[in-house]
Amino acid sequence: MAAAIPHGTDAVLERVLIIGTGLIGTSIALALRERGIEVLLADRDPEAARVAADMGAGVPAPATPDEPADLAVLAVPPPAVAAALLDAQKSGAAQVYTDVASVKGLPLAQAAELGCDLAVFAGGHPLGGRERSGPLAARPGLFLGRPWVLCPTAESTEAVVASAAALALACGANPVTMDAVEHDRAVALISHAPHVVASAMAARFTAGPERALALAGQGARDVTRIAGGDPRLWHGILAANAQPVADVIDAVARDLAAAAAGLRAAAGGVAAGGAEPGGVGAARDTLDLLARGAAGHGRIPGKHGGPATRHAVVPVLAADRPGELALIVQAAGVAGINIEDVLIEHSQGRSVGVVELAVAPESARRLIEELRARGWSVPVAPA
Ligand SMILES: NC(=O)c1ccc[n+]([C@@H]2O[C@H](COP(=O)([O-])OP(=O)(O)OC[C@H]3O[C@@H](n4cnc5c(N)ncnc54)[C@H](O)[C@@H]3O)[C@@H](O)[C@H]2O)c1
Ligand SMILES: O=C(O)C(=O)C[C@]1(C(=O)O)C=C[C@@H](O)C=C1
Repeated sequence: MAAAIPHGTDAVLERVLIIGTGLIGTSIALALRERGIEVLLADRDPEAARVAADMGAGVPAPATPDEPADLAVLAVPPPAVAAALLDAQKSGAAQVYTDVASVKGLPLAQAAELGCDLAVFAGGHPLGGRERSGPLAARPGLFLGRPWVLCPTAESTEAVVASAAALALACGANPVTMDAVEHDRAVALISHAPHVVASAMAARFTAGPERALALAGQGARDVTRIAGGDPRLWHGILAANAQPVADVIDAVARDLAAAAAGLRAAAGGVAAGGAEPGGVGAARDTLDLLARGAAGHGRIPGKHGGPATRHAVVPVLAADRPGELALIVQAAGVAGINIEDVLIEHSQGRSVGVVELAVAPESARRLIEELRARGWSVPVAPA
């Protein structure tokens, strides 16, 4: 069972060592620096550590630590975690150790096998990230409001867990504890299998005609965004969580095969000039998958991890000129309406785009009226 950790911990973080200054390590470092915490940076690639330091994420760690940091964060790929932990512990780098790997069970088993001191280790996994790698992609706000799973070992002391929780809180995330098995099954469902599905779809684009790809809109982009991630990093993640991911992919594959069969039958019916393309069964199977998809999507919690919310989306035709977006947002502000999300759809070769404002459903009508009163075209009928 996952357990929320109450806000605030007694742990004090004054000096944190980041080992692995890529996307996640540097994002954590930047968040810690914003809180005035001293950050030391280490990476097996000196250039990555230098770039992170140049970005203001901290200072390069000395080759041999003068005194142990309060906490060392292993922000390296999953297959590298155990060896990096052993090395850091051998050099007395820190009092407490945590990691951020996307899979928890295998790195922990490997660390135990290597003889790491697991009493001073509590694994972690921030559920925030991007499809880009390296320090230049880092953002201090990457983990704001996101869950950060802590997987203490059987030996981790309370003080060690409190330090790992303090790190999550310092990054603006919400720490929750889970055991490694539950965590790995959960992320197989909500992160690892979705990555494979996105890659399978995006792989279709390699053979697609350029004229077709030129038409790609937000749907294609949304479904395949994460497929842009580093294949080597993701291969390591998937290999370390192989069985749970394979189970989810199998279930997805069954749904896809049934959908293809249903659509093929429907196509056959149309070709034969049938009044009811493909028969009732095929149509019902496809509709059932779409309905289950909509229901599953509706179960994803809304922002700040609260219950799933459905926002109303208000589209505004916006001219492509400086300050336009600011004026639209200002109009919402004047009407006292909180904007939950903004999406900008550029229309190729035209000087207008569509700005989609996601707002609470009860605010939509007022926002539409406010925007129309100020001269914008809002192409929806107020609900
Ligand atoms: N990318 C994401 O969205 C995301 C989100 C949450 C957690 N994670 C996890 O965070 C970890 C880092 O991922 P990332 O996206 O920052 O990758 P990244 O490629 O941006 O950075 C990894 C860094 O680790 C360094 N490194 C590798 N082996 C090392 C070693 N033995 N010692 C020191 N440095 C070493 C690399 O040189 C690189 O700079 C992974 O375990 C990943 O599973 C990733
Ligand atoms: O948003 C993204 O780009 C991510 O891939 C982030 C994401 C995820 O699947 O949610 C990816 C891997 C991590 O282990 C945690 C977060």
